This record gives sequence, C-alpha cells and structure tokens, in this order.
Amino acid sequence: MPSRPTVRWGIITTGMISSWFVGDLFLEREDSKVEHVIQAIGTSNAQRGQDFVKTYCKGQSPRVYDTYEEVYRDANVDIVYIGTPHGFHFRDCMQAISAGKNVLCEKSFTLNAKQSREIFAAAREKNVYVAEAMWLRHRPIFIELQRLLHEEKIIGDVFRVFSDFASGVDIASLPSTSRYRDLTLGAGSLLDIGVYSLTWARMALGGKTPDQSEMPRILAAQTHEEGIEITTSTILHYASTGQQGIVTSTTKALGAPGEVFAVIHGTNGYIEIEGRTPSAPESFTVWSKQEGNPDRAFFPREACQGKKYEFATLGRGFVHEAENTALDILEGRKESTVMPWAETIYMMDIMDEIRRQGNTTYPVI
Ligand SMILES: NC(=O)C1=CN([C@@H]2O[C@H](COP(=O)(O)OP(=O)(O)OC[C@H]3O[C@@H](n4cnc5c(N)ncnc54)[C@H](OP(=O)(O)O)[C@@H]3O)[C@@H](O)[C@H]2O)C=CC1
Ligand SMILES: O=C1OC[C@@H](O)[C@H](O)[C@H]1O
Repeated sequence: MPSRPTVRWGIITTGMISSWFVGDLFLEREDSKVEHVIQAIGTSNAQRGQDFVKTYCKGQSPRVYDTYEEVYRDANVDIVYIGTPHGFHFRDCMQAISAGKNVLCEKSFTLNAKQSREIFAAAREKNVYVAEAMWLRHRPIFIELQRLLHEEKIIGDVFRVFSDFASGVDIASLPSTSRYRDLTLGAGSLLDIGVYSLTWARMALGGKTPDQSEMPRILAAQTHEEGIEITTSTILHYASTGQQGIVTSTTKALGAPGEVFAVIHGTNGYIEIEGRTPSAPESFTVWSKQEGNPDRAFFPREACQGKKYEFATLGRGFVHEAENTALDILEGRKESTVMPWAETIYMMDIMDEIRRQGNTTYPVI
C-alpha cells in the first residue's frame, strides 16, 4: 500500500467527545487518504491522560501534558482538536492560535457570534487554519441529501422544514459543575443540540453555500429551569422566498431513537430524516408525488412513492470530519470547505438572536 501523508493531532481534553473523536481515527479503512497520529494529549489531570492513551489511542504513544498550553507549544503538533465545553472554546482557540497552531474546535463553536468573529480575525492574522467541528456536515448522508435537494431538486422547491432534537438529560441529578448545568460552560439546549436541528433547517432552506447568506426573520421562545435553558422553539422565515422552518430542541425528553426527527416539504414531495439522533442520522426517505395524480394541497402517502436512502456509519461517524480536516491541513487551506468561517458566523448570528428573544445569557469569560 502506498504510504499516506501524516497529520499529527494534539488532543485537548480527555472528555467524552475527545474519546469519540480519537476512537474513530484508528478504525480499519481501505480508502483512508491520511495517516492520523496522536502526537499529544492536553488534560487537566495527567492520570486521566494516561488512561485515555491506554483506552483510546491504539498503537500510539503521544506525550501527555497536564496543561493545554504545552500542547500548543509542541512543535510536532500539526493541528489541535479542542474538546472542552463550549464556554471555554473562545479561550482555548485563542490560546492555540496565538501559539501558531491550526485548530479544529467542537460545536457550538463559541458562546456568541462576537467570539467567533474574533477567533477568525486572529486566525487570519496568524495565517492558521480554524474550523468548527460540526461533524454532521461532513457525513455522507448530509452531503447526499444536500445534493439531492439543491442540485437534483428531488422534491422541487423546498418551502418549509420541521426539525427537532430531543435529548433527555436529567439535569437536576448532575453536579453543578456539569456542562449541562454550569452557565460558564455554556449550558442550554440550543448550543448543545439545537445547533443540529438548526443545521438541518439551514441546509434545506438557506441554500448550499454561505454566500447565499440571507438572514431569516426569527421568532423564538425559550424556557428555563433553574436558570438553564431547557427548551427552544424557533420559527425561521426567509423573506425573499417565503420559506419557513420550525426548529426545536429540548433536553427535557428523549426523542424516540430511529424515528423521524426532521421533515422537509417541497413542491413535488417531502423528505423524512431518521436516525439514532439528529447528530447521528442513518437514513432519509424521499416521498415523491406520483405522476398523474391530481395536484393537492397535501401529499398523503398513497399519493407518493417512497424511496429510502440508508447510510451505514463507520464507528461513530467522525472519520469524515477528521479526514476532511486533515486534507485541509495537508493542502494548505485555512478554512474548511465544509464548514467555512462565514457559515459558523451565520449560525452563531441566528443563535444569538434566538437567545436574545429567549432571554438566555451567558457569563462570557
Ligand atoms: N460532536 C459531537 O457529537 C459532540 C460534541 N460535543 C461537544 O464537545 C464539547 C465537550 O463536551 P463533552 O465531551 O461531552 O464534555 P465532557 O464534560 O465529557 O468533557 C469536557 C472536558 O473538558 C475539560 N474541562 C476543562 N475544564 C473543565 C470544566 N471546568 N468543567 C468540565 N470540563 C472541563 C475536561 O477534560 P480534562 O480534564 O482532560 O482537561 C473534561 O473532561 C462541548 O462543546 C460539546 O458541545 C459533545 C458531545 C458530542
Ligand atoms: O453534540 C452532541 O451530540 C450528542 C448529544 O447527546 C450531546 O449532548 C451533544 O453535545
């Protein structure tokens, strides 16, 4: 097998998402274009770092640092993956960038759009790569649906979308230091999971690229318990086309795994998207209006033909994001083609407005 180019990762944190991300880097794959190396781990607890290496870094021998800054200073690290809670993303991105490091940082990218803009300005200044790790957008199912909707126009003109993420988290039982409870860490359903329902709606309604950047009119409500936003409902309205989206999220109840979590309506049919969660979609079904049927205001199933598109997931599904990012680095790009800076800012601007209307604020550190 020809040798593949190598990308050396510095992993910030030993938390849950870091373990998911790293675990997927070493899955057996025939078509992998990149050799991933875990060069360094940065953690607040060195023992946890050693345990993390044993459990997740198969065949790797990274340096374990008990500060994040040492990872940023390690000259052998090509790119830093940031897996801290979102309240720390701004601090951690800025520190990594100021040390001259490329960065892939978990979603939601920051607490607000202002922080995102500052990070991108710093990255431009330092000429380094930065991208939000919105893994959903890298998944083949997402890319294929995007193509079918916007290039093939498989259901005609999209005119509305329903999109939900319901994830039952027993917040009251968690310690006050949990990222689901602590506002300094960014607690709340919108930034944690609402960002996914918004992403599906954005993909279906707003066009394929961030150049198509019309801001929707937004009407939003948020409910709080003990100061934590636990349910968000938003109406998006694109004035130029009349398209609408209803986008919801809650941490108060678990959506039924495998059931439809989003529906996209077009002039020639509709699409239902199913999966374990909206962040881990597995299939979608295109219900096309049959030829010869009279036009109707609604498309009942008997008037439609259903075609299910199923997508197997390798590991947890992080390989696509990891490989695309590694290729960005190897090919010298400073922005992700999948999640460019303008797109992160677009999403953050929408979430800022939802939070403004919903009265959700964060202490910005
Ligand atoms: N893409 C996806 O599917 C997912 C993305 N995420 C995103 O990843 C980020 C982290 O989430 P997750 O891994 O679930 O979080 P965890 O609580 O499991 O881990 C966060 C880690 O951050 C470090 N940390 C540093 N300071 C603190 C602090 N004050 N409180 C808590 N942790 C701290 C710790 O690592 P250490 O001790 O090693 O320094 C900790 O293990 C979030 O932004 C979230 O939105 C989360 C889940 C799934
Ligand atoms: O990104 C995520 O996806 C899965 C959810 O369970 C998790 O809370 C969230 O951070």
